[in-house]
Amino acid sequence: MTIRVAIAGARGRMGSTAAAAITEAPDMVFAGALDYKYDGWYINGGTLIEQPSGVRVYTSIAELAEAEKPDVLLDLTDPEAVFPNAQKAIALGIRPVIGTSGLTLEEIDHLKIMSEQKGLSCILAPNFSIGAVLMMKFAAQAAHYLGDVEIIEMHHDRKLDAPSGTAVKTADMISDVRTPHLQGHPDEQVNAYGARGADVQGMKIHSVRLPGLLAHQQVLLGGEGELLTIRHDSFDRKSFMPGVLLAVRESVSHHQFVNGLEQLI
Ligand SMILES: NC(=O)C1=CN([C@@H]2O[C@H](COP(=O)(O)OP(=O)(O)OC[C@H]3O[C@@H](n4cnc5c(N)ncnc54)[C@H](OP(=O)(O)O)[C@@H]3O)[C@@H](O)[C@H]2O)C=CC1
Ligand SMILES: O=C(O)C1=N[C@H](C(=O)O)C[C@H](O)C1
Repeated sequence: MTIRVAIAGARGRMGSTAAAAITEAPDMVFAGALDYKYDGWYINGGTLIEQPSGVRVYTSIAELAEAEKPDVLLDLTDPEAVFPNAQKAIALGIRPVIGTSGLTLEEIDHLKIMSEQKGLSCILAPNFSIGAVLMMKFAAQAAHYLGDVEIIEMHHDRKLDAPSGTAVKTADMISDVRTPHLQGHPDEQVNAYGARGADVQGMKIHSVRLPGLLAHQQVLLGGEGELLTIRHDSFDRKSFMPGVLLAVRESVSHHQFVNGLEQLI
């Protein structure tokens, strides 16, 4: 079976890398681009053009669905666009594969209900890199023994959302295995706003944004007289592509909501 993949965000850094990977995959076709502008334009070899050659751009997912019959919508957009895109995709019978970060817990729950009512897969992958998924799994495994955890995530300075989807997912996976408890000094005094990072599931997440970075994370697990550091680095967006192709392939054989690539590897 050839899987027809539409991409929302195909002009972007991640979307254009994914478009190239899908175009090269023998069992997939890049079937259409969903955008909020450039309706009726085309994407050809990564370039946006007006001439009818390559993959057509649509601003309406209903029109895209009608004309291109995609099996999957790969979403690599932004925190504002991803939820409405996924809702509309499920309603139209198109399986969302979501890489975009920034969905709220309520939005995730809503998509889970929609996907399960429709019996249509919806895959949410906060990080497509296999190495990053292993880093999250190892961190959760280690937190069973070393329950005091802080996370430092570091990204390029064009990133819109903080904390990263990966850091939030890591905290979620750790909170599933550790006994909730207060970390740090109970009378801690914060003298500069944000100095202690964001509190997610009782763990601090510190977000660094700098040019030169791409996507990096350290999970620090402290114990009496010791520190375990688990670190992952993505130096190139190609690191995400095996996971993108895996999620697209898995999406057509699943019929439910999948939260995290770790469920699939
Ligand atoms: N799961 C994973 O492994 C990874 C996830 N990501 C996530 O992917 C997302 C995109 O990241 P990145 O590629 O760096 O960001 P970019 O800003 O480079 O790309 C996003 C693209 O989406 C476009 N866009 C915005 N709104 C819409 C919309 N409503 N419909 C269609 N397209 C839209 C933007 O257009 P314009 O610029 O004109 O606004 C832009 O071209 C982020 O949420 C990021 O966190 C990134 C890397 C890996
Ligand atoms: O914006 C990015 O670049 C990335 N976003 C994802 C996230 O928020 O975790 C995945 C990866 O870290 C790259």
